Amino acid sequence: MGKGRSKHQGLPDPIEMYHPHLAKKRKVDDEDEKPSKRKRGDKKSKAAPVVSEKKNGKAVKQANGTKSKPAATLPAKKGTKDSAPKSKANGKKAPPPPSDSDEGSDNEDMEWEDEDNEVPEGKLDFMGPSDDEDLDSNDEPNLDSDSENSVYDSGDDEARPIFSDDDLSGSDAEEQLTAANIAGLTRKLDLQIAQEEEEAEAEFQEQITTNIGADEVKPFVIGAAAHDEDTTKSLTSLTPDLALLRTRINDVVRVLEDFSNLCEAGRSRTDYTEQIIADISAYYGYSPYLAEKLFDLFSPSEALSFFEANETPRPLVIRTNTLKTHRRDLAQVLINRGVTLEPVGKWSKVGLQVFESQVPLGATPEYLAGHYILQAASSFLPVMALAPQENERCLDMAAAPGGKTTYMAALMKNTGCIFANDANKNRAKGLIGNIHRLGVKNTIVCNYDAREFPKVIGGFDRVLLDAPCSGTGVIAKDASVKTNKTEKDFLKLPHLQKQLLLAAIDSVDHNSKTGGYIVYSTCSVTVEENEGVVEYALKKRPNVKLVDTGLTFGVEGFVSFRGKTFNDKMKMTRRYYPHKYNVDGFYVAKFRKVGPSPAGTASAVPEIIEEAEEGSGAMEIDEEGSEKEKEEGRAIDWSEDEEDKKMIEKNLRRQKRRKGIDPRADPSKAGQKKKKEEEEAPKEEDVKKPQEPEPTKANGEEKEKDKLAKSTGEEKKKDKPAKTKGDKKDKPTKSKGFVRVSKKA
Ligand SMILES: C[S@@+](CC[C@H](N)C(=O)[O-])C[C@H]1O[C@@H](n2cnc3c(N)ncnc32)[C@H](O)[C@@H]1O
Repeated sequence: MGKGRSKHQGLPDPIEMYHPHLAKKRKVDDEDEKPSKRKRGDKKSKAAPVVSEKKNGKAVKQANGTKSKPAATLPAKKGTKDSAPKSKANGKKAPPPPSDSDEGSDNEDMEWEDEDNEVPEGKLDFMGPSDDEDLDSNDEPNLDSDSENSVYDSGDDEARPIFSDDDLSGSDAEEQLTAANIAGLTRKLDLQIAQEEEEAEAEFQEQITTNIGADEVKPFVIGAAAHDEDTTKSLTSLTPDLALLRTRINDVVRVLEDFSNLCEAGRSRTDYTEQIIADISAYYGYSPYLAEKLFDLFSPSEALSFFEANETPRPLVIRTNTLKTHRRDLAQVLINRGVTLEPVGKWSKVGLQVFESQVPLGATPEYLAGHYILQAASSFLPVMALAPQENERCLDMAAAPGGKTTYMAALMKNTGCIFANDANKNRAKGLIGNIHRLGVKNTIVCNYDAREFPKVIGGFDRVLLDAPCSGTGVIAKDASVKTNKTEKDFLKLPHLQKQLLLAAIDSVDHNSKTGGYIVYSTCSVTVEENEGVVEYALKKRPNVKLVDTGLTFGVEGFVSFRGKTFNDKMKMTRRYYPHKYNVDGFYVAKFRKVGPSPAGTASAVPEIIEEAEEGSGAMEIDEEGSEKEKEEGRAIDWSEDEEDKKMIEKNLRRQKRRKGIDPRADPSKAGQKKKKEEEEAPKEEDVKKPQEPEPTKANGEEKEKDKLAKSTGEEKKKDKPAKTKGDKKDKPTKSKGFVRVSKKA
């Protein structure tokens, strides 16, 4: 992975299709504040290292102390190149998402400041997250390998405070951090923008020659007319002319946006729409089915911005683990290691956007010590909406690899109790890894199909359902979604999501004094996985209502879509798009449970936990799970099963020995003996006695009277009215169970 620089987290400009020459340079600095910053920069420059310029790959000193780097082009994203050839990425910058988050009053200074800096040489090696990392985060380094860009060290080694406080509350110290870290990037950005403008101009000239760019002229949509046979051929061949394809896409967008004035006689809107969907599919490498589905979500020009944004990676973001450190401290340490970063935006107190790094971010001592986790910015949002409180009892229904669970634990300051569940055992192992690394101590990991959860345990104050989904919001990260999601997926996934959401609702205690909330999220932008699922839940569970997510940015959810009308409150849900906020596509809905679930749904009783513990299947994965994962496009590697089986068997033998049972005894004989004993035993109606468990493998396991039971027991006593076994309505159908218990804080 190469050295490079990522775009600022924020809103990229929409694609300038017709007047690229008019593209405005993004204002990185707030002009009003520049003078004061310059002043600070001047002051610092006395002590700052001499700035270098790269020449022939070597760093040379510049007389004025400013930095200048040769321009370079941004490489295309690996993985999308082959399947989806594309035009130059729109490299324009845009302002970050709006601020004033409910998260706090941080007032990060996102300004850039002139400062002389050393230009360190060396390769950037962003290691992708390891097994136990948050897979929600960018798998690949989110950095362009832009050789023009230099990496800025914090420069002077003066031990000055960088972020003022936990939340970097807009103090001078924070500004100094920004200055120390990123001042030189201003100039780099300027250079980059200048280069982009040049390219835009060149593109514009090119477009003029291909009949685009004049608003007042009706576009001649190439390949449409009979006399245009050659062009038609070149567009429909196996290797279409991409430039022509792009031109036609632009032309058709223009027509569709002003149809009555620009349409050609005899061509209907449907003709144009079919044309553009086919072209988008060919140009960006989507299946026609998905191209249409995504195109339908937006206006034609916005759809094009969306498809274009999916061709560039989102910024690399890390979340400070406030259980172990403060953001300002983390930032300082990383800056000293050669990482160029800045606060992700005012909406988060814990996120840091990484622009460049000289070190592998997945292997720094701070990473290994759990001071941060690689986590996509949009992944913060559902947890912020959930807003778990200290001492609450929360459930993360689909938790692996734990980016959100660990954030929840941090917000809860390691108090209360989180049940972190995932149906996929291998992913649950990653979750355990993250929980350990980040020092989370209030969490119990379990391995159920979450649809069973209300029958396992209920009465939660808050439940997060970050549902398995098609991933149409993270195509930039996983281009395979472009082709591997079929119509069937968009029927099966919503079905699963609906079942999971009902289970989430049924797991919540509507009488919770502090909560009673459910957050539903997906990293998909399709309506059937989002509003469609929420609508279903509202209909099936009139005991919940949609409430404000508390998130300060995001597009409103659809209240109607292609003839279907949804609940009015759907506008309280939030949609996130890569082209709008430069974050992964995401959806967040928040419910409040106001009454009990229908009889037979919320049946969990605390005692059932113990039964689950007794079960043999703590780490058991069944075929059903496997199928489910395949449906989600997440193939499961079962290679470790044998190892696990051996471990489980070993444990069982040990437990039997402890109970005085010979583990080598033939179970079939034991079974026969037992049967005989039973036959000889007096009948139940004759003698009333407590029923003994069958001598099955499951019940043969010794009860693990570990801290889990204590932990949950304490919780029960404290927060929930004691329930008796008789309250139990259903038993878990599978004996999957808890895979790890961590100490209660
Ligand atoms: C989007 S991922 C969750 C990401 C996680 N919340 C995080 O932030 O790290 C969805 C997860 O749902 C799990 N899953 C799929 N079907 C499930 C089910 N029926 N019950 C519980 N978990 C399930 C998958 O194994 C996957 O880990």
